[in-house]
Amino acid sequence: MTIQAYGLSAELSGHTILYPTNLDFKPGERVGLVGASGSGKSTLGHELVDTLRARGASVAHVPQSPDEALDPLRSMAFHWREAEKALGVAPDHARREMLFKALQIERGDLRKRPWGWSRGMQQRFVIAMALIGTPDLLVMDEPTSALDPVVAAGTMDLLEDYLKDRQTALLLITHDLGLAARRVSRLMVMEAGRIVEDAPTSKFLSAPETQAAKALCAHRNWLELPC
Ligand SMILES: Nc1ncnc2c1ncn2[C@@H]1O[C@H](COP(=O)(O)OP(=O)(O)OP(=O)(O)O)[C@@H](O)[C@H]1O
Repeated sequence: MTIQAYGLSAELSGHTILYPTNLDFKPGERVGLVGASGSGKSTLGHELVDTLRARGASVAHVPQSPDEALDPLRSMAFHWREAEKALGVAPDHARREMLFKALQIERGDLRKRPWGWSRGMQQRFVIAMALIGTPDLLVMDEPTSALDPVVAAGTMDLLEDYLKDRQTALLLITHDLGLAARRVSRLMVMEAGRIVEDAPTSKFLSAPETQAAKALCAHRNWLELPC
């Protein structure tokens, strides 16, 4: 079933930072949200997650840094248990093993606190936690920007493989057009609190229409990066 959200908007200190916006995602669709820093991408992501969750939809969010999701004082096992509790699902060893295998984190020591894991492995763990409830939509906000390009590319490859035959839609929020272009089939660009272009990736790259999209596409060298 298509996921739809209407009239998403946000104000900050009396200023509109997100103008009323409608979004839709087909099951399994991979969508990128790109735009300059401060254009409102994260705000839109948060509004989307909050609105859909308030309606009881199954939506998971992966933040930019694992620090935002992991408490340095708690073990990795604690985080996993809490995620299961929050989702209201019973502990399931087989499900955990399956997700750890998919994201290649099966050798991680769950008794350790986050700082006992590398940043790359922490972020893969956060992504695995987000997938526990098999969400209808996964919103990832700059999910690999804290990682080096090789680890970032590996993480996105593993996620892509995992999602391949699943119905979970993906919204990938990034300022990196190169990253988005390799991972999604549809691209939206934001400018000053509005989505100003929404097109299939190939069309977006070959014939951008708006100034914001043209400016992003002008940096073709971004497409050479590995992630
Ligand atoms: N806590 C805050 N205090 C002041 N201004 C804020 C705050 N959060 C967001 N803004 C402003 O709201 C607008 C949208 O911010 P938002 O973080 O959604 O943009 P973004 O496109 O995700 O940027 P980035 O790529 O840098 O994360 C910006 O003008 C930003 O300065």
